[in-house]
Amino acid sequence: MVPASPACLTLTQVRYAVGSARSARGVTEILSGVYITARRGEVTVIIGPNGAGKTTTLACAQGLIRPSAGTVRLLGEDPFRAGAQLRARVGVMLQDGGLPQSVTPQALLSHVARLHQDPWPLTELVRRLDMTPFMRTNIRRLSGGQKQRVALAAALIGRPEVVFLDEPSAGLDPQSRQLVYELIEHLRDLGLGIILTTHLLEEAQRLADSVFILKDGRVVRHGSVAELTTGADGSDPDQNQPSRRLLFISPRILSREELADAPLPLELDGGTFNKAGARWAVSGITSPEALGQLTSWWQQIGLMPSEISYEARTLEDVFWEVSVP
Ligand SMILES: Nc1ncnc2c1ncn2[C@@H]1O[C@H](COP(=O)(O)OP(=O)(O)OP(=O)(O)O)[C@@H](O)[C@H]1O
Repeated sequence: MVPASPACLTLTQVRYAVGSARSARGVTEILSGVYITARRGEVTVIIGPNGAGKTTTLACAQGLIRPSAGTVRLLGEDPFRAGAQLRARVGVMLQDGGLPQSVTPQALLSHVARLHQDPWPLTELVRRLDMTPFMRTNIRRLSGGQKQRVALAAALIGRPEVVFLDEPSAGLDPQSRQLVYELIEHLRDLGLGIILTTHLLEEAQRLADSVFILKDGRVVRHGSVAELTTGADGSDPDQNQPSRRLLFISPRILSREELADAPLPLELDGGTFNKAGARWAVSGITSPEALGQLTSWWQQIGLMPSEISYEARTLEDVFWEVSVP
């Protein structure tokens, strides 16, 4: 087994409450014992529905707010108490950028680079994020997607060891999104710890080494994408989800007469797939009995599928299972 790379961020039993017992509204607990481990050389993705507590979790992780209980360790230190030395090792890209408006990306990024001892060469970041066309335009005039790339470059230029990316591809067109994904993969290969929040589950599925799903201020699932989608994270594998379809390949065309004489007893999404070598998809296989009905049907019409499989579950399927009350 490959040994796990060292943790760069751990949250243990983190609670965060607002309000006061004496006020009319009382105390509201926003985080109720959140745990997260993020490692160097890995992309750790935090997902969850609106209001799940992602932003609050990141604020605790970055030391912007102090948890009511629990422990946070960022590069081995308590980020709430740590000083400028720790901040220099951490990059943060905020959702709305927080960029100054009346300077150019060239001026801003050169300035930020000068604040760091060993900055990333600006030309390389500009090339990787395809920013040349707008480096000398005032930030105020840039499109949302262009500002987003400037904010990402600003978070990275100091060569951080850990970087927090809050919805890094929000508002980007597919081409720019691809550039951002490639850059994130490059950062991972360089050994950075990347902590990313996103509402795009395809993005999470593509980039994540490890996923934490938050709901109502708690971690409801965590694991690699493979662990979560196969149930190997210890959750109910839910192999019989009605949404999972059984796929099979019929080596021959089934005639209209055959199908009329022996109709499939289940809902079969097959009409347009009735070609030799075509993939048929059957939904509704939720029990061994239903599977038996399908194999009996194959037997009845003398069909031996050349391939049988289940449609792979995605992170989106897992997300819906845990998000829907
Ligand atoms: N200071 C605060 N006072 C009261 N409620 C708060 C405070 N901060 C956050 N909340 C509430 O806590 C919950 C979690 O908020 P948070 O912003 O962490 O969620 P999120 O998962 O980032 O949501 P989104 O996906 O919408 O950005 C929300 O219901 C929010 O309204």
